[in-house]
Amino acid sequence: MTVTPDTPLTQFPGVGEVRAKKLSHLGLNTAGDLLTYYPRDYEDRRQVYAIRQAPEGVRVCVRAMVAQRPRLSRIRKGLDLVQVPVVDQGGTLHLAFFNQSYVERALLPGEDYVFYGQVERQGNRLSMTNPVFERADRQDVTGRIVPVYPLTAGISGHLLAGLVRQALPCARGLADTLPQSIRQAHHLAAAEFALTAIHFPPDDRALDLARRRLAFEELFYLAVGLAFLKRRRTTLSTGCPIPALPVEQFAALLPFTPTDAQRRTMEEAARDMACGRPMNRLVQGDVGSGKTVVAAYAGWLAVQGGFQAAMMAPTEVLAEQHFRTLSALLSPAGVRVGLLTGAMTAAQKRKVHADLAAGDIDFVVGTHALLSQGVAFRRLALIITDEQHRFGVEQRSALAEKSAAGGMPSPHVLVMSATPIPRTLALILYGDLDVSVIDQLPPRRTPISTYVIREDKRQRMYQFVRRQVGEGRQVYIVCPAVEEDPEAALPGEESPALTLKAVKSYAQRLQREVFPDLTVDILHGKMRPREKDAAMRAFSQGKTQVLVATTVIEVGVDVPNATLMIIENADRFGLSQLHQLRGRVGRGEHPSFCVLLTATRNPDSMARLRTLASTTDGFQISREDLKLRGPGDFFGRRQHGLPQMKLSDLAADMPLLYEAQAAAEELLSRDPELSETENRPVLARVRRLFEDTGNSLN
Ligand SMILES: Nc1ncnc2c1ncn2[C@@H]1O[C@H](COP(=O)(O)OP(=O)(O)OP(=O)(O)O)[C@@H](O)[C@H]1O
Repeated sequence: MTVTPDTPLTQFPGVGEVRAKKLSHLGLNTAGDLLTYYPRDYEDRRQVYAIRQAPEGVRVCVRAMVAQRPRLSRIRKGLDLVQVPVVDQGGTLHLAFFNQSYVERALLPGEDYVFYGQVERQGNRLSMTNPVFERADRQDVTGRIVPVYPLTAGISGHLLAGLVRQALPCARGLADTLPQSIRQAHHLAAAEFALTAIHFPPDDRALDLARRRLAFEELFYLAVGLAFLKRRRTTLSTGCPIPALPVEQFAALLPFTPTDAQRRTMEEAARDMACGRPMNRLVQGDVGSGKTVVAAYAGWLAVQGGFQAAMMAPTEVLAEQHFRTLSALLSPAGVRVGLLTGAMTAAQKRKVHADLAAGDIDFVVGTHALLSQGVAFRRLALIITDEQHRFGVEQRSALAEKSAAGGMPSPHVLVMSATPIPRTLALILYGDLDVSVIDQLPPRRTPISTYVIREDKRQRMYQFVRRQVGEGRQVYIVCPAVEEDPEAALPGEESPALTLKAVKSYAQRLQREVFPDLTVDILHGKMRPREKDAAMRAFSQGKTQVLVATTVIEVGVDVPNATLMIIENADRFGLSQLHQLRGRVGRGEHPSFCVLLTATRNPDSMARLRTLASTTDGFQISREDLKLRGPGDFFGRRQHGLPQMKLSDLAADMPLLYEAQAAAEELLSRDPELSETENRPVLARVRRLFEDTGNSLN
């Protein structure tokens, strides 16, 4: 078979329809996909031991000869065992293979093999269970550094490595998309070498070279793409100066004293807005650090300066909450706060449109509805986006254009991010933004205690719910699904392990069978906006004691009296998402708790949940999350406008990132349109990279 990058995997020997489908779930459809399906780790199996020399209790390679014909026995139905002793000059090792009956024929007496597994000792007897093996004259899976790939059920690492090996020849003759000049200047290995060595590194040095080249490449294309976007964004660049008023004057409106971190961030924003250029600032703060106040201050400044401000929220629930908070805070100061969501009636919307156009609303909070056609502003000078990564850069600029349509210079932009992003990533993701970090929580918060529990503790958990409610507190229960699920079983009942708790049916049964005396309500994205608002309002006013919800409450929802967050099927959620959900409690003075329920036995999932239980530091959590999933998934693709990164650990590759950024800048200063022959492949690659991100570069 001649393999080209486009050869479909179905043409590979051993890949039938079923396997092809599973591979496709991993994003693997062609030989080319395999080349860039980088190992997530490596096992160093280079050292091959004699039996008596092999360290015990860790996985190692042992070379030995099969001493006799393997013996297959059936222990019970569904459980086979193959046993065979292997020997070398110094000793004997007893091998056992469970449910791998093929081994009986695969291991030939008198032949030498290398076995990779854990040597165990009982008295004088040495044994190894289920080792990986191959003939000693081969070196595919032993005696070398072996790649460890991210896998899925039905696709083994061994199979994947075999497929990659077959795909590798197509790396030969692949045109190198990195210009020669850049490769030379930055001492980067050639593409073919890098692609081969990243999968099957002959030694550590080759692996380092490969990784450096490929990570650089990713970061470089990313940097070039972002530079393109930035140029487009900054074509309109005079701002309108807004006089800075002292934070104290604003603080008088607040029911509390701002923290030092909030104050610093406010001052930074005020300085930006006063300076004549458009502000472009990211406010980062962990959950509950009090970002809303900063937004309120910036909005208040804009209005005091005679302008309008707009705040976009990712959900209606949140838009309404911000509307309530901002109205309460700013109306006494004469600021006219408005709300615009898709859920409002046509007549209501028309009224808001008219008020915005006439300048009768000073500060509008809304959802995507703010971007719709009928919306025009009189003097929009400030755009605040909450959770910017959910909007994408394009939408921010859509709003900016509305401001320009009113004859205004470029508006100031304040981006609030509740997802603590490692600095490196922030640097890329918000390439041209200045960053303020609110690195301090408001006083008198007690840390949230987090527990990972299984079904058997469910009844105790319900008792705990009762205790919290008894003390006057409120409880969230988050489920992954909305729909009625006839399978949904209550605790203790026979239930298929994977049954997802569905909001509606679960809430009904909780109300009926577990908490008949409490007020249980529901909140999910499929409810009508008015119902959602009513449910949220009832909860924030303390009328509901237990709120069963989907992740609509994930971001921003602020009810300080809620102290217990229960997350069903917690393994279904990403780490950062769990952190966000947990952040709905611990927002007041009372001790708060988060309970993660799971039925999973998957060690990776358990490790994630334990990470969460061990820290409440959002930055640390997002670093872990990033490591586990890559920034593409981290933000949900398409939403953040950033392509999937496969190799570079953005949290760790800081120096390389700077280098790649410098190279990108240098290249673009020489050839801004990337029109020179040598650079055209770069443009093509960058376009492809950004294709799926909602940030087309065409
Ligand atoms: N300086 C402060 N002192 C006391 N309470 C504060 C202070 N700043 C904010 N708060 C209160 O803390 C809670 C959290 O604030 P806010 O909703 O702004 O957090 P956030 O940063 O937006 O969090 P999230 O990212 O979770 O939405 C609110 O109830 C708010 O009133």
